[in-house]
Amino acid sequence: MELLAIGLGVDRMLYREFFEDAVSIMRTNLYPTCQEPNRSHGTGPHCDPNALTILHQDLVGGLDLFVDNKWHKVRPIPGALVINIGDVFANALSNGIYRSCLHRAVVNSHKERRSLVFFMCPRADKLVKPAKELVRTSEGAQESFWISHGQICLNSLKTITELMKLLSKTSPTGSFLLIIPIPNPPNN
Ligand SMILES: O=C(O)CCC(=O)C(=O)O
Ligand SMILES: [Fe+2]
Repeated sequence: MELLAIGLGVDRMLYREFFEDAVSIMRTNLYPTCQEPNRSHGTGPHCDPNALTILHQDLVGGLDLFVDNKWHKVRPIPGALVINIGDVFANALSNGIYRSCLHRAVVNSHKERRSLVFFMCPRADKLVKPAKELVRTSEGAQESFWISHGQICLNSLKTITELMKLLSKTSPTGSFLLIIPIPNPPNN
């Protein structure tokens, strides 16, 4: 957290203190082998909706990042962790200076794969806002917004519910891929 703060030129303790009472989630993912990997998703394309993700993958490989309009493999390196910026950090805390990265996990036909993921999230009632140094006020610049992390989750949930209703009516197969962006900040 201190490195992220240094990179943004804000007080180096800012995020460390902000996340001291974080409510984080640890998840294990198991991707079984699949006879038709090109027609399946392990984890479909998404940006993580939390603040920061720390991911450990085994040596099978399957994590892809979407950069410059192409999917790139994230080659597993023994003992290395993958750190992902999530939407809360990108869109709110860094005021759009950092970007969250579209990624997915693909399956293969010969080896099952495992990953262990730590999702760092602010406490639900915490006000999520950028440091004042990151708020540009000149004309046309991005304005900051204040929103509680709980509200972000509620907004996402409403979006999901609406989308599910819509898609279950329109998808002929009854299956669909869901990509959930964090709502845009209001203008004032
Ligand atoms: O298993 C992976 O490599 C990626 C998992 C992931 O993106 C997630 O759980 O959010
Ligand atoms: Fe993810």
